[in-house]
Amino acid sequence: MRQTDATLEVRGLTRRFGEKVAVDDVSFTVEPGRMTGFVGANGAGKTSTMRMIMGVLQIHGGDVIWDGRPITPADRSRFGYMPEERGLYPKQGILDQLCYLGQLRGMSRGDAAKEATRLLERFGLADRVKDKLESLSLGNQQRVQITASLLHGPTALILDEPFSGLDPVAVDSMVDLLRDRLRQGVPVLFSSHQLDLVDRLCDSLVVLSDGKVMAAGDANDLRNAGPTRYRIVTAPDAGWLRDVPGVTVLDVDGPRAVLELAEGTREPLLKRAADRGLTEFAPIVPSLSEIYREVTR
Ligand SMILES: Nc1ncnc2c1ncn2[C@@H]1O[C@H](COP(=O)(O)OP(=O)(O)OP(=O)(O)O)[C@@H](O)[C@H]1O
Repeated sequence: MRQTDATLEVRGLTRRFGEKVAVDDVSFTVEPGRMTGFVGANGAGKTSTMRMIMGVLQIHGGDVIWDGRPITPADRSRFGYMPEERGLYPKQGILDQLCYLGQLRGMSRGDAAKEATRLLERFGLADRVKDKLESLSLGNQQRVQITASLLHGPTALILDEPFSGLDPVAVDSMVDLLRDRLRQGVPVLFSSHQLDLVDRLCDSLVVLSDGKVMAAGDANDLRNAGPTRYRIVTAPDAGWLRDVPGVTVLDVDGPRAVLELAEGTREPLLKRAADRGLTEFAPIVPSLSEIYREVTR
């Protein structure tokens, strides 16, 4: 059963630093139960956008809408936030500070301790609960940070670079924990520079460049939005395709080529290719990193 079914919407969000418009009329939606990847080059405006969603950076224009109405401090306090600057105390015991944070979020100390222990066990950190945060490796400190954002059963998750510095096993255990929340209907917005990971994980994507949204929406829709490209193999050489009307050859390498086709040229092309040693012809689904490169070019 879903606990929540609310949508997070950002409408025309704007933030300036002096003359610089760091976030420029940014709009997108984070749907319930969907992993939304937030990508963009250094300085594109991701952290500033997340900080405005969380109310820790003043908004200069636009709105944050939660469940169809302007977001309130009470709504935000039920969100889970993993800020860029992290924010746990290096010299304090892990369980102690997680309990303290849980209490700040309205949990009893007992419930916070139980939930923190359960989450830390899933990260393989059960035997470290009494240790100081600084005694853990950076990757394990990151696991504690994500535990802090999940502790109170958040209604939405805003995660700034949650996977940076994690090994593949740690990424998988973090994704498992996030999937638990997604199944409850929680919307998740996470920023990342690891485009292969974003490609694997996200249901929706928001691409930011220089403070502006360049593309946003369902990941599969974005993958299928551009012109269809085809991979073709005709031995020994695919160079003849350059002379076929309606065929745009984007790349050719010996028998292999990548093509775009004008309407109505597919069937005649395949007939001609059959006489020229055709062994493969298939549409190419672009990866999100290719889409990212295209839209930010
Ligand atoms: N407190 C600040 N004072 C002045 N400029 C700022 C401040 N915070 C951010 N900026 C500027 O706003 C722009 C957007 O920064 P932001 O940190 O939001 O980008 P980002 O996409 O999160 O980058 P990164 O991937 O490097 O974390 C940058 O040009 C940055 O220098």
